[in-house]
Amino acid sequence: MTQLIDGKALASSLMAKLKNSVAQQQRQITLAVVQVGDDPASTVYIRNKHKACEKVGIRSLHIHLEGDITSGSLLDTVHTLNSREDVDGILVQLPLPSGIDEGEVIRAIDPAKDVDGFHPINIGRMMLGEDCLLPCTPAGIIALLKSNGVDINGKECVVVGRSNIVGKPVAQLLLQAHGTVTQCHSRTRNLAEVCRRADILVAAVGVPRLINADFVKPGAVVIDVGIHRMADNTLCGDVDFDSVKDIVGAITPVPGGVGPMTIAMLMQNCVRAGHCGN
Ligand SMILES: Nc1nc(=O)c2c([nH]1)NC[C@@H]1CN(c3ccc(C(=O)N[C@@H](CCC(=O)O)C(=O)O)cc3)C=[N+]21
Repeated sequence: MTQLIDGKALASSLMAKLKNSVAQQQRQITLAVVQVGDDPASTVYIRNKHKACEKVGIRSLHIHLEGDITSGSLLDTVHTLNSREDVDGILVQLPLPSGIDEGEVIRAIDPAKDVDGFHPINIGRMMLGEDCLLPCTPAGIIALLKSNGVDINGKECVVVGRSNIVGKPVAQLLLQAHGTVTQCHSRTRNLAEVCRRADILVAAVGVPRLINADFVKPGAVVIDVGIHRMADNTLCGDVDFDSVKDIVGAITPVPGGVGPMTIAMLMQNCVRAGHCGN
């Protein structure tokens, strides 16, 4: 029987624990979410982040800027949030409108308040295996594997995708957990064949249902990071769930898999940034 890896359930239980630890603290923890423009997907994700803050007892600020703002005034906004003692975490929702240099904006965030774990300082610390704010989706994937009893040590791990926010860092965390890691991308030859080696397959490609029965080994653990809204308004992932479900040993659903864990890890990073008391 294929095991369904329930991200929603794990996220809820982690958030219940965080709620307790927040309740024991004297100081209010505050997350500032900066949105630029009106991308509808961003609006949905940001709403989910605010709801999560409410559940955990974190105060959330929504700083909504016009889509045609200059990068100078966005940087000013970030600098102001850096200097505010009542703000513990800063998240600038991506993607930013074209014309704004995302890297420059991320580098402007105080690394101690970088609850996305995207600042080069935090990425560098992660690479070195140091204690730091970890990127939320990769950290959520590792937490899902561990809590579902999936041992990473010595396993063949194949990551499809090499983005800075998921592919690269999740490969790094799997390596630190002693996996044998292969990173695939759009130039990889014989992608299906490489994927079939995987004991643990992480799909973070951004192509709806790319990963089908040809890409999985019987019994493999499949983590689907993709999230695509289809024409009929349903959500699907990078994995063709129905095609692989009777072959694999365990799989995350979309929705209800990696997405809720990303948000739970964001809450954990906020609590952590708050404790460190900038
Ligand atoms: N600075 C920044 N940080 C991010 O963490 C960030 C970002 N920018 N830009 C966009 C991506 C995407 N992302 C998601 C978070 C939660 C769900 C999520 O909760 N998904 C639900 C379904 C949500 C729905 O119904 O649409 C699920 O999979 O069950 C999805 C996607 C965070 N991102």
